[in-house]
Amino acid sequence: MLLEVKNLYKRYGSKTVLNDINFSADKGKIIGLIGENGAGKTTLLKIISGFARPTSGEVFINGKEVGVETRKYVAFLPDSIIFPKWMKVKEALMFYSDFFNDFDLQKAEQLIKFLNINENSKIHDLSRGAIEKLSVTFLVSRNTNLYLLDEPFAFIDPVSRDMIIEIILANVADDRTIIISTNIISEIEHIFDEVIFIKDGKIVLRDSAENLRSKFGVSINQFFKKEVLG
Ligand SMILES: Nc1ncnc2c1ncn2[C@@H]1O[C@H](COP(=O)(O)OP(=O)(O)OP(=O)(O)O)[C@@H](O)[C@H]1O
Repeated sequence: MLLEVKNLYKRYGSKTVLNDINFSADKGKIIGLIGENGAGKTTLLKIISGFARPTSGEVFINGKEVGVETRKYVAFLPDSIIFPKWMKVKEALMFYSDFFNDFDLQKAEQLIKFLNINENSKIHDLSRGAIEKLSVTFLVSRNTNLYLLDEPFAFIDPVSRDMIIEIILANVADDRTIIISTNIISEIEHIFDEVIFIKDGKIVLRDSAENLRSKFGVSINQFFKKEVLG
């Protein structure tokens, strides 16, 4: 099993943000992590990627407890801009290729050219959509096991959204696992193999996309709106 999350809790003071989360993920799956703002998606992805610590519980990636060592198995796209204000595209490329042994510089350069992004641009001067596409390019140019994307579509138009989905599907090998957190469901649900619905820090349902559609005869988006949000 690539990823195992066991009895995971995260509390901030008296507030329980993740409440007994349990799930595992196989290789080669695209998983939608679906929940409203504040449901706990970011916190869960940060813990899996090793950037936050749980209050209790365990996370294993490739059988190893999450920590500095497991970071090489995980590529994480946070929900905010990750590049410093002064950084140019070409400087980010150098940084990534120095920092990650698994970074495919040639692939990243080709994708950036394809996206018509100038390597001499300051990243913060680009449009929000271009920055998101660039961030996804950096993510998929890593050759690793688990790709975590936190709300990659939050600030962008539908055309950019489709392009981002294409970049992900075309560049992440089929035997890798992708978890995408989102509350924009309808335009992306067709790529999900499985979905995890999270509400108030709890998993309320986890199933294959196929099962959900055939059991309930509705789209994942409709199911979420009706059955989960109620
Ligand atoms: N450092 C922190 N201190 C206190 N509370 C926090 C902290 N980080 C997150 N929270 C709270 O934890 C809850 C879950 O937040 P989280 O960001 O994980 O949710 P989310 O599902 O990703 O939502 P969003 O889509 O808005 O990012 C929220 O109520 C948030 O206010």
